[in-house]
Amino acid sequence: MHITVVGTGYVGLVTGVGLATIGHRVTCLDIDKEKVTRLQSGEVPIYEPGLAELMREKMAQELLTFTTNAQEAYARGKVVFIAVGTPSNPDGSANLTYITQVCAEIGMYARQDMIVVTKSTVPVGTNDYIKETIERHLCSDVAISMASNPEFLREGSGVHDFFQGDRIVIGTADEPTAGVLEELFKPLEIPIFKTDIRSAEMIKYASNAFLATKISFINEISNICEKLHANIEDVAAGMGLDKRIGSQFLKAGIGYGGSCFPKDTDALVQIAGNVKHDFQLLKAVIEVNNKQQTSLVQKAKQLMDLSGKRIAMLGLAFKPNTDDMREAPSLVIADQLLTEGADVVAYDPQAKENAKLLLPHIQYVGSIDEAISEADAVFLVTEWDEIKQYPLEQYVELMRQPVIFDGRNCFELERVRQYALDYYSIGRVPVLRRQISV
Ligand SMILES: NC(=O)C1=CN([C@@H]2O[C@H](COP(=O)(O)OP(=O)(O)OC[C@H]3O[C@@H](n4cnc5c(N)ncnc54)[C@H](O)[C@@H]3O)[C@@H](O)[C@H]2O)C=CC1
Ligand SMILES: O=C(O)[C@H]1O[C@H](OP(=O)(O)OP(=O)(O)OC[C@H]2O[C@@H](n3ccc(=O)[nH]c3=O)[C@H](O)[C@@H]2O)[C@H](O)[C@@H](O)[C@@H]1O
Repeated sequence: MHITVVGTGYVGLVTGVGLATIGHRVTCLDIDKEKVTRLQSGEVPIYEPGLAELMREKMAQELLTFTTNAQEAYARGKVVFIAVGTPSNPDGSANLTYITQVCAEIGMYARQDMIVVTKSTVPVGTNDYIKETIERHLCSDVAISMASNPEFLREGSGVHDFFQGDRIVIGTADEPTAGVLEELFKPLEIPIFKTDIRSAEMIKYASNAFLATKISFINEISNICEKLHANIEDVAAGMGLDKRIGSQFLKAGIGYGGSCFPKDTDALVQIAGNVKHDFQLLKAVIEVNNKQQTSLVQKAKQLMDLSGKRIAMLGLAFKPNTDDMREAPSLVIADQLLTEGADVVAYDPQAKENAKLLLPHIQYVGSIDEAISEADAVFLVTEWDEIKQYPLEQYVELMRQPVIFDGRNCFELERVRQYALDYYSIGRVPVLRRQISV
């Protein structure tokens, strides 16, 4: 089947490469000329494990092409997947500017009956708006059929999630359209859930909001554990053994970040508000998360004067295995540290270049060794494997004061106790140098 994917960001690119891998002919369209030039030369502009190899293979087999030419791309695709960004407006609602532009272009260039599939996360009811907008711009006598197909991939494991997803949701009012999409996804052998368009749109927001709720819930429990000297890792493990609760998304830390949870929870509060529903629970989830992002520096401030101190930040991306800095907790932490007058030195294996644009006032170095040398304290912000595997004795060796504030519970307390470190983590008792056991 010939497919056009609009937008070559995290979602569009993984989708395009994935669909080519299961045998479809895919044209990926983007308005960003520089991005498309890089893609055409086989370079992946984002860090997403496993994506580059697969992309080059599919390009070589002529199953995957990249273009900025909308006319050509829309003329080719019988099925068009929209995967452009839907960022937040200042009031938290979803900004549909890119979606609207795409609708106008589809209307202008569609030359055959077309199935338009919305993969971007859009407020409930938006697919009606998309159809109307496309039809208003149509220049040919063609029929547009709509489907919602929300995306559930996680950054950093996008390729895995494309091929091993838990479900594919297809929302459409039109049975033949559902049939075409079922056939299109069939080689993936992933369970398909069919529903109406509005329910599909809501499934996406409700899923992200529920996962965000789990995280804020466990973070609140971790704050109480700290006060009562319980261990959040054991509490989460013990809870997670109950199949009704499940063990995933119970990792306490410095709050969720990324391009989606913060944006989609804000948008769902707005969506509810538009129908006069006050989504109190979700508002609390957001508030807890905002507070949690500041909790590590608050803890440090109670223990030391940060002014003039050399503070190392290890990890900047909003989670490991991505270079994405959107809404990363590191942005809040770095700002707080700078406000306290600290001298901040940061290391991240992949996110440095993106971070520089958002955090121009901190120093960047190329290794953990360099970051922690002569530091008065270290903040562990993103649990990259490299950071988790870094030898603890090096902190003792290289730092001026071996004090660690671990926002991601990277180490077992038993292990930390073997070193002359002051170690403060989330929802667990601190380990202090005077308690050294060896
Ligand atoms: N990033 C993620 O992990 C996930 C994102 N989503 C949703 O998917 C959508 C896309 O997200 P990302 O891939 O992260 O966005 P992104 O910002 O990384 O990429 C969007 C791309 O669309 C392009 N674009 C904008 N207007 C265009 C137009 N008129 N024609 C062609 N291309 C155009 C941009 O140049 C950009 O390359 C959003 O709605 C997001 O909420 C859903 C699940 C996962
Ligand atoms: O809509 C989206 O964009 C995507 O949002 C999330 O994916 P992603 O943001 O890539 O990453 P997650 O692994 O979900 O992590 C999000 C944030 O929550 C934090 N987190 C996650 C899990 C956990 O137990 N604790 C926790 O603090 C992470 O550190 C990170 O900051 C969802 O997991 C995807 O299903 C969804 O498609």
